[in-house]
Amino acid sequence: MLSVVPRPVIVRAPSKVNLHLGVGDLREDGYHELTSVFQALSLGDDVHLTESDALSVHVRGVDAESVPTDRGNLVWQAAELLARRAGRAAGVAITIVKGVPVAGGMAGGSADAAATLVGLNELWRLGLDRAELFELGAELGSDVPFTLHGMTALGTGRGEKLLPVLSRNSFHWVIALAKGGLSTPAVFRELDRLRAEGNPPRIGDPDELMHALAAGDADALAPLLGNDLQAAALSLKPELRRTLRAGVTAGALAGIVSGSGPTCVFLCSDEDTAVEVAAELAGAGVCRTIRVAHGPVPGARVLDDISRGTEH
Ligand SMILES: C[C@@](CO)(OP(=O)(O)O)[C@H](O)COP(=O)(O)OP(=O)(O)OC[C@H]1O[C@@H](n2ccc(N)nc2=O)[C@H](O)[C@@H]1O
Ligand SMILES: Nc1ncnc2c1ncn2[C@@H]1O[C@H](COP(=O)(O)OP(=O)(O)O)[C@@H](O)[C@H]1O
Repeated sequence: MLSVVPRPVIVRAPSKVNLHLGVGDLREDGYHELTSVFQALSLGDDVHLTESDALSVHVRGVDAESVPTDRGNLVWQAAELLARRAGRAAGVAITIVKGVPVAGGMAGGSADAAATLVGLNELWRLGLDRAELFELGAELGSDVPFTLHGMTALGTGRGEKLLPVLSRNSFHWVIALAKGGLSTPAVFRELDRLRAEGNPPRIGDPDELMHALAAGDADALAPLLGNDLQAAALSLKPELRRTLRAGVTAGALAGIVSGSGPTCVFLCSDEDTAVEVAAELAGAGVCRTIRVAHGPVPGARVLDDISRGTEH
């Protein structure tokens, strides 16, 4: 008799960069009030979900060895949360193929959790709508709703309340992965410490930046990129200053630390320039690895047969 191998549902999950990250004061619940303009990037993870008797997690790809394969993994928590909600057992074998650097400020773990919610909603035929998935996502982490949403969006609250932002054209990015990661809570704590000591300048509101996005104008966007967490990331990893300088010297329009870092991202005027900047940065020895990506791209989405064959 022929045994049928169950076919996985495969979900593509994007990474993110915060084009604008304004950090307000520490709230009583331990979170900071944020104003974030997120953009989803083509550098992503793939999450494979297959029916199984038990819950299991395997990880391969970039930085796989530093990703937990137990309850510490956000995909495990996402599967348990969804199973509880659906009143069923959390039987699923999950394989994550990492493309997003781990602890790099690019929301890789959040993207995997978003992919798991989307994929299990399909695999288990739960029929939850987008709003229900967003609500579950926000329970898992501040960045999970955006990695479900994708494209370009304004996030407020702790980053989980989202409004779409109009963005014309594709923007081209060079991504410089740093050696080692930075812990998100540690970077927020460092910012609180810097603010208690003095008054590091705060970025203003993102109105002008949103105009540049609507116009699809990379030259106008470049000087408006801003991140209140950058000072804290640089304080914890001063060598990132060299990386930021090297990208601009190589021909990028601007460079910025992505979210809580330590990944640095560089906006370039077009795809060819991005490839040139990437090559030059690779030779400068200021980072671990370089990637080229574009954005905006959609949020976590199931790959159909055609895209399974053509995307990578
Ligand atoms: C900073 C940002 C910017 O997009 O992303 P990363 O750069 O880490 O990817 C996010 O706010 C990270 O979101 P996420 O990684 O989901 O964080 P969470 O799990 O919700 O929170 C981890 C910890 O970060 C701190 N935190 C997070 C969000 C927020 N608005 N204020 C905070 O102070 C808190 O100490 C919290 O306990
Ligand atoms: N699926 C996952 N992928 C990566 N890291 C994960 C995952 N699940 C849990 N983690 C843990 O979350 C931490 C932060 O991961 P990540 O989401 O990659 O970074 P960031 O919060 O900087 O965007 C990692 O150090 C890791 O221990």
